[in-house]
Amino acid sequence: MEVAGAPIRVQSIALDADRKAVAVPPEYIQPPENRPSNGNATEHKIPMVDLDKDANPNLVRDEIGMACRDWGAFHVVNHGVSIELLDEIRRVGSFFFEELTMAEKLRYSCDPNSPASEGYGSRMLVASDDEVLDWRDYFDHHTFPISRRNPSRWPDFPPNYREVIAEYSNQMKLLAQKILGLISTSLGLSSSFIEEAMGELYQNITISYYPSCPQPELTLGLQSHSDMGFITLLIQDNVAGLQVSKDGEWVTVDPVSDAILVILGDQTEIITNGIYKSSQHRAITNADKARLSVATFHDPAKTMPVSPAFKPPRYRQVVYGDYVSSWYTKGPNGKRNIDALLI
Ligand SMILES: O=C(O)CCC(=O)C(=O)O
Ligand SMILES: [Fe+2]
Repeated sequence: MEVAGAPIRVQSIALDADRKAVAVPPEYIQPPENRPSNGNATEHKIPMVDLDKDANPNLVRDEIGMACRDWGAFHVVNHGVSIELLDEIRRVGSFFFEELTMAEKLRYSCDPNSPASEGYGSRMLVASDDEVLDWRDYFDHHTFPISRRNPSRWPDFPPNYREVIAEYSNQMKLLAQKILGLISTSLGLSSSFIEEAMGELYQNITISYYPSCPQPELTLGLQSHSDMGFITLLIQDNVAGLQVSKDGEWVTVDPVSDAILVILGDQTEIITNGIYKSSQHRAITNADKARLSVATFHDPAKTMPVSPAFKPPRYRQVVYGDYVSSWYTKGPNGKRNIDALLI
């Protein structure tokens, strides 16, 4: 959460007045056990699923099932979303962070007193002032249900910014529904099972911007966490930085410009009774280049109870809003919030 009255953005501390890198302030320095050098694996590659195996839909379903079981995160290609739209949201996103002045950007500041409020911020995953800060700025957009969508809260420069967000949001919703259907059938459930359990779909789009960092070995762009909802669809630019945890090691997700990364969230872990686990992931920084990613989250309504679809249940039922509140109060610390629901 933001600290009231102090809208500090990482971008404004990353470079001094002469645009030279400054030393990392102490509040961004990770303790040794959380630093990026810990536990990197290079030999693993995240699965890639081609969704266009229409002639053999069973094969797609089985590949998705395997990727969910083994990784909790996987790339999809031939997903039906045009590369032009993926490139355009990356372009308007970098335009906001790189071309607007800080004063212009701060006009869109999120509410410092409310977690995950819409707008421009820096501390979404930081629960208290005692915690190490993420080397990240972001812009969060509320996009579904349509009643939450208010483009006047989004930047209007470049001129097509709002249009691109709305179109991207619609396309991601369709893709999320398709993938949730495949995840359901991969477990022998009806294709609408997870979508029905989710009820009204809530979607947020977070564009993250990680300024280059003078001491990447001491910092994290985004601390280790799993996402709270059902699934996240993520694209990144050509600067690597996202890592997913696989068998206790960190695997860097190579950027693939036309692929979309599917990340299973905690509600999918609950509903599948842990057959599929949410993916623990983090972002690292680098000294030379800023990095941009676009994460689209798909969540249930805050009033929705979520419980396992299989017996005996290994997780306690939780009302999604209670889960979110406790998550924001304690902070993610890897997967501690979902682990706390284990029976
Ligand atoms: O920047 C990334 O690649 C990761 C973003 C992410 O994990 C999140 O916003 O939850
Ligand atoms: Fe995430």
